Amino acid sequence: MWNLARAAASNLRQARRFSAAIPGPCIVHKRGADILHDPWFNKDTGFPLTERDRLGLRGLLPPRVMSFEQQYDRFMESFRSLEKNTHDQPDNVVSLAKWRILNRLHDRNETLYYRVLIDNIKDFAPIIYTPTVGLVCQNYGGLFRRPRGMYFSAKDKGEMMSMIYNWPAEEVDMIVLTDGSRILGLGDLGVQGIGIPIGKLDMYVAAAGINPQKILPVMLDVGTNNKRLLEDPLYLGLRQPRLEGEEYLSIIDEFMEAVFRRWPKAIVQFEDFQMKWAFETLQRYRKRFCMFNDDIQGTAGVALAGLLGAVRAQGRSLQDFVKQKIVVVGAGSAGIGVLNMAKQAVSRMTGDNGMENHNFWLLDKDGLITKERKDIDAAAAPFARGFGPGEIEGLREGASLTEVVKKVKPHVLLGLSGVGGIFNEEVLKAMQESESTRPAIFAMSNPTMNAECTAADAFKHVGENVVFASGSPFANVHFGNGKIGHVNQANNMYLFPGIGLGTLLSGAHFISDGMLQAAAECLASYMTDEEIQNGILFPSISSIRHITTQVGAAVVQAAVAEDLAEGHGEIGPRELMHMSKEETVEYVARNMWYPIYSPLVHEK
Ligand SMILES: NC(=O)c1ccc[n+]([C@@H]2O[C@H](COP(=O)([O-])OP(=O)(O)OC[C@H]3O[C@@H](n4cnc5c(N)ncnc54)[C@H](O)[C@@H]3O)[C@@H](O)[C@H]2O)c1
Ligand SMILES: O=C(O)C[C@H](O)C(=O)O
Ligand SMILES: [Mg+2]
Repeated sequence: MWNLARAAASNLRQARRFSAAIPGPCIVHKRGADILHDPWFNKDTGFPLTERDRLGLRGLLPPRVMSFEQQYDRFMESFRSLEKNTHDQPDNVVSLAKWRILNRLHDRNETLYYRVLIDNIKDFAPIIYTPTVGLVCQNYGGLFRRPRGMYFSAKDKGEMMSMIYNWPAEEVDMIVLTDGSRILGLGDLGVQGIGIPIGKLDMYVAAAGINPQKILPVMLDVGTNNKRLLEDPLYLGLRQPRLEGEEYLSIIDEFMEAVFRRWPKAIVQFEDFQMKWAFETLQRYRKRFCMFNDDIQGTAGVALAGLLGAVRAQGRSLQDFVKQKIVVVGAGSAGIGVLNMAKQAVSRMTGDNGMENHNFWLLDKDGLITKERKDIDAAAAPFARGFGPGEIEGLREGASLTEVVKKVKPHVLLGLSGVGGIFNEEVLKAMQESESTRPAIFAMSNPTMNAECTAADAFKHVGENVVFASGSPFANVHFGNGKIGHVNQANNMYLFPGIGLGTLLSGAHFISDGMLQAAAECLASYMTDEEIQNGILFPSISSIRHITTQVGAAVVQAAVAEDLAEGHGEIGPRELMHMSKEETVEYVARNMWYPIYSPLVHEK
């Protein structure tokens, strides 16, 4: 009975989805075959006869007009039969085959592509985003068919201001930029890293409803230090070592100037830059341009939300966060970003700005970072442990992860090292001595192979009461006693779309700490106590549009509160200021693009 009711409700939802709002017209400056070859406008067999006449399409398509729903079902059927036909093939082969079928649709018909992506985000995010996107980047030379986004190379110096006008769209809202130097945990992939901006922007469309005609993935190719790629005859990037120092910065400077000259209201997300440039560029541009670094700032907010969730999971009050012992493995852009934000949260809770980091331990490839570390990185220095009173005895410079976990007995073990399996059996078993009633393991490195441990190992070696989150998706773990261990995906995808959307709709010219904090707090408070008690710290990816709407609204409100909001489109700063929380959420939701075929109107 219950199932019948659920099926009926689902059918109704299905019917509504396809007959939703009546779309406004869309101006197109081309006709005939040019439209069929443009994925922004193409509807394939979905062009109604009247439109075929108006746009010079009659005879260029088979006569039968298919509805959007029929096209959708047809695609899903091919996808499901691909799944069936490849079930005995190796995982990588299947993943790439799935990516190819989605990519072909992306290249042909964006409206249909984004609709299937939005409706099936749980199944498709692992293909267009982590982990498969990593595999795609690694195999980019062989997979490349058509370009997507823009490529600026070191050879384009002096030309970027004119090159930027080669992009066909008049308006661009969101740009994701990489130099390919640290792609997920896969290292320097040079020009092949373009897959990351493409995947991130797909998430912008799917989660934040950014119009796909207003997104721009960008690769800044300044060379690569990856020897294998430099020797690969199929490598598509510059065959030279990476530019360094001022030469490198002058290329990024020129790109940023060009972008903001053409699109002064755009937002640029820096993605997967190696640590030194991630921090340097963030500092260099964040007050000058509307930009943020997702690996530093987006990740930090998501991790903080997870850390606060881990406190609630123990049945403790949020204020107890200040007492949580946290071991962070990986002192790169992500690990340091997380600690900086966690430290700010502790300062806010205690009102003590100059506090020492009594409860954070940071390790990198050389082990525990202490004040004895030679040539310590400036960003890591504030988190180096001392040896005075209050310190745990016997923890020397460079202590191993197992030693640190055994001595500290942390509440949380958080990995952003890029090293797969580093939370091995010994380390995880040491976590059984954690002072927490619900020890938390966050294996946040991507893609799956680089996760610090698997979900199954975390539950097996630490215990069934563990709270687990990973950067790439894992399936829930069945304990065999009817109980399951919930797996969370602690990925910056829960924040960057809302940070970008909220910033855009606020019209802020830069992204303040307050806006980022509001985003993190919104995510942290999204889950109910019951969910948290069950070890569910993050929403299901199926509700990513909903959470992104809330995060976007929180960012708009923070921009308004700080007097940074200058408005967007017809909505001015005064109107934003007078919006209630609910009205702001409604404003954000109203501005999210949703894929439906619009009537095309030709204009010369
Ligand atoms: N889940 C997410 O949302 C998310 C967000 C950002 C980054 N990440 C992942 O985090 C990882 C690191 O990203 P990053 O930008 O900080 O990279 P990074 O290169 O800046 O830093 C990596 C750090 O790991 C340390 N490290 C290397 N080997 C180690 C070892 N054996 N033991 C301990 N530490 C070791 C390095 O010394 C360095 O400090 C990547 O795999 C990336 O995919 C995940
Ligand atoms: O890309 C992701 O999945 C998250 C993050 O930005 C990363 O670099 O790993
Ligand atoms: Mg990243």
